[in-house]
Amino acid sequence: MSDTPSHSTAVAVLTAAGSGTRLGGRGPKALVEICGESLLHRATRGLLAAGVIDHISITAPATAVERFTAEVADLADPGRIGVVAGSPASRQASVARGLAAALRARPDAEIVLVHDAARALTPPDLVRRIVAAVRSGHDAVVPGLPVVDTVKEVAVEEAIERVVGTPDRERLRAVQTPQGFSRATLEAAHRFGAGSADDEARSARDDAALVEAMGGQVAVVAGDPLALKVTTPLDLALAEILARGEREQS
Ligand SMILES: Nc1ccn([C@@H]2O[C@H](COP(=O)(O)OP(=O)(O)OP(=O)(O)O)[C@@H](O)[C@H]2O)c(=O)n1
Ligand SMILES: C[C@](O)(CO)[C@H](O)COP(=O)(O)O
Repeated sequence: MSDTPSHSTAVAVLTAAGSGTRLGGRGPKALVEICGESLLHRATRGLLAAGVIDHISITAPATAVERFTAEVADLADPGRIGVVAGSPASRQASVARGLAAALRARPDAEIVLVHDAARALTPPDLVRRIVAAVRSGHDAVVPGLPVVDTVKEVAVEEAIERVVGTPDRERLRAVQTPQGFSRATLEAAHRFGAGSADDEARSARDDAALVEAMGGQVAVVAGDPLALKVTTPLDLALAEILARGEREQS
């Protein structure tokens, strides 16, 4: 636990450099639209709407930095949002680049959120909950939801998957973003894990895993089903329905 003052500057790294292979992979996934708005625009708008983020650093595919900059230009002054080239190697490597850019833009930052553009429908209230939890003294905070399926651990033996265990579902959480950190903790975690960032297979699945690996504590707060990650065509169809429902209500 650390003491992060209530007026402390908070920045966000918004990861958007992925290619969307599982979605079908025609161009950057962050530019795919739900209800006529790109995932990137929607996710950036959600972070800003929370009213607690001072600067957003977006990771884009290296060939799309200008395109991504134009995509979010209507949302805030140029100084409030920066776009940098992420890494094709792994999400972890992209976050490291986004983090460096965010801290160059706001050297006074004391809180850093890491968020997936693919979780475009994330309610602003969840963003506020994460920042509040870091402000209250937690060095690393993730949103989590109970797991509804029974999860099996498997091992591959002679090309056949065999079950080797059934973890107690009550003790499992499906973890989302935004994940929030004290600046010192996230910087230390990325330094600790830097050796595996360029190897997708060995890289960390999320930023909290880097904190865990260096022996840090990670707190879980209630997640939100609307923070679902658009990964497959089914997720995209669901996100479209949810966004349409929201538009009809407003
Ligand atoms: N090298 C990478 C890989 C992923 N991401 C970002 O990390 C988030 C989570 O990744 P995921 O949803 O898996 O996106 P993709 O990597 O695009 O999907 P896929 O694995 O299907 O290609 C996304 O917002 C994605 O843009 C990133 O910035 N850099
Ligand atoms: C960070 C994350 O969204 C937490 O659930 C997830 O680990 C990203 O995984 P992906 O395979 O890179 O989409």
